[in-house]
Amino acid sequence: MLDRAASQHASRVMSIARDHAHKGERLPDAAIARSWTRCIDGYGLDPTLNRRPLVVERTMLESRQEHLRDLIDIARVEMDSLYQQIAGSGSAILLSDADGVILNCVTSPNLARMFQGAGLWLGANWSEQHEGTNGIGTCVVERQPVTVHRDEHFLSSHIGLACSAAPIFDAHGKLLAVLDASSVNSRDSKQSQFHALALATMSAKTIENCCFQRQFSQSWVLRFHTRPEFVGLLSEGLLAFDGGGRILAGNQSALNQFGQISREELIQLKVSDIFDLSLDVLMGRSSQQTNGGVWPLLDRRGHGYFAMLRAPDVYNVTPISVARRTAPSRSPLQTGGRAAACLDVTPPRMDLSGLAGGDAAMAFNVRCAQKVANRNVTILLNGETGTGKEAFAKAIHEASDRADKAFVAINCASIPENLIESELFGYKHGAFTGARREGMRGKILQAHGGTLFLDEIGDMPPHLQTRLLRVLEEREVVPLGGETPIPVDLHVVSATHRNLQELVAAGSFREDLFYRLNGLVLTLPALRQRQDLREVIRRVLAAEADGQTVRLSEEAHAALLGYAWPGNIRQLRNILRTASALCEDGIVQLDDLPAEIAGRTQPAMSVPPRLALACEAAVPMSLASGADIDAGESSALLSAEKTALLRELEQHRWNMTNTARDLGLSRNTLYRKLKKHGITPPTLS
Ligand SMILES: Nc1ncnc2c1ncn2[C@@H]1O[C@H](COP(=O)(O)OP(=O)(O)OP(=O)(O)O)[C@@H](O)[C@H]1O
Repeated sequence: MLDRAASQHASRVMSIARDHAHKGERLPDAAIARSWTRCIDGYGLDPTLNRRPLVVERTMLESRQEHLRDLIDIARVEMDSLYQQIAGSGSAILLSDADGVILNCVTSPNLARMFQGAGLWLGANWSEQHEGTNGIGTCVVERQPVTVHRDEHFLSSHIGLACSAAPIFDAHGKLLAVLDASSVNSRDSKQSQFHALALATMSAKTIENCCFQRQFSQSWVLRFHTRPEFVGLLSEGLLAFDGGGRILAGNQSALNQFGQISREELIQLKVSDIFDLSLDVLMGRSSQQTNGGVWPLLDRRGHGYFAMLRAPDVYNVTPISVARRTAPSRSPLQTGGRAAACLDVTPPRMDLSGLAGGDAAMAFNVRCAQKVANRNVTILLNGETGTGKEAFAKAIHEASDRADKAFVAINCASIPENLIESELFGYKHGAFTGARREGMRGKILQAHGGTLFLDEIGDMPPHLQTRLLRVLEEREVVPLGGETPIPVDLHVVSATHRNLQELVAAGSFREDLFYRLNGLVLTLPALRQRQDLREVIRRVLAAEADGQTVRLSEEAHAALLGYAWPGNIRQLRNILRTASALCEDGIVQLDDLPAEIAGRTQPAMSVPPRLALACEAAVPMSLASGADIDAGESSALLSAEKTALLRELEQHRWNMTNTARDLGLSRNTLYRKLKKHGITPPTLS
């Protein structure tokens, strides 16, 4: 039976919509009035309808998400930031497609059930035709930002909601998506929703501008405004054009600033038809801005603008220091920290969302990790060497409530078997010959309250697996030589590049420990599998260029994109660091890259330039790539590798970190190689 409030709402809606008045009351908001009329006359809806929104099938949802994958990736950061800004009001931030189907949602885990109950969840269709007047659906039809507050909803079943939604358009003015901030059972007034609406509108604009820049990353993009301080901000005009000066697209602000010109007319023009300067002169300006912000230019009507020009991506990698200089200064109020997200030259962010980059598999990993970061769930990270497992573990720690406590990492492959026990569990004074007088707190106790990262867990010796399992089960540790257990509170994240299940099957890894460690298993993609390789290259170069302006030649960029990256991000970092140091005039050419990447033919034992410079020795390729030598490889190759390893180790006085860094290997890989060649560090023999 319809409750009283619902039936009163229904009769009020009908009388206002039909007679445009109800007890002298009129709807102040014209968009809501239009929507109510559409609901009755257009869709034949009945305000007393009480039903949950239609939810599209999972495969349909996935295909809709796939269709807008780039936009969803770009929007993710903005949605997180919008959520942080209005989190206190118990809201969810939703992203729908142009049909009103929700494709992504950010809210607190505590509120998820409530939003799901209200139908504000993935796959739900909030089009006006189905759900009557509502934030998402009405925004889709009105193509402008709207707030639909409580009893402005058409259906009685939605009058607990307060929604503020803003449209996101593509570069050609087509509606792509709607960004919406919604709350359920909100007691706030409509006025207080204006704040949410303003923030949602700014976020939608930021996403729109970022999508524009991403879509035209291979073209020239002019960013301009009549006021210099607005270039680089949300209201800037964007104009994309090709190498011949033909205009490909302009955003709404560009159209507004040019006055009486339609989109269709705009894309018939060349950039020199609008601005009073030749294409050569304009393109020449793209390098000037790195030395001094925006520059003035006139259009053919004599109107003045200020502009920045972004060259096609392939040629243009600017370090963050330069990006900061070129972006006009702005107050925190103006940007709300959002313009930075729009610049595509930021060096890699090593927090969880930053690590996701624009890759779907990483984004999935990040979402899962965020959900369990504060639950007592052990996490096992799989992935090839150098894929960023330790960086990911650290980011999980920093995203958790344990962030202000220790993050302690121990590498089970790099510590000799006889030392792992004391390193991990610690020892009491006099526990064994050579023990320190004062004893030692092991890594487990050092991590108390924080996170213990067990790297290369597959290399943990069997008898220590049993002790570790006991610590994890009983949450207490007994140091060597001690008797009293000490309670310990840990979040355990472990990592391996090996297949633990195979090790279990082979009997070298305890099955019960395996199940204890794999509460959540995440596989970090190899660099060659990442969808955002282009972006990772750009950002890592920006970080490794050490404050210089460094660009990639077209050939060098293509070679980096085509390479298989066996050593993953670590290898990429090392190679770009070397290349940016070697390159002339700030442009990395093919010759600045190692032979195996540049595709230069080389003799079987030739040397990457960096290693050749370092030791003048014939270091096999596998050393630099981080790959292990196959069993079938020649003994000449093996012995060359051993000689090169020994020489490097001697040069670095057996400092493993420095040796690994200079060889471009991870410490794990270096230790594996030592093991394979039977090389034992002198101090440990
Ligand atoms: N998303 C990223 N962007 C830029 N650099 C990254 C990223 N992820 C990791 N790195 C860097 O790549 C290098 C390798 O990362 P990390 O040591 O975390 O890899 P790993 O998978 O733990 O390697 P291993 O298995 O060899 O221990 C580090 O220098 C790290 O800072």
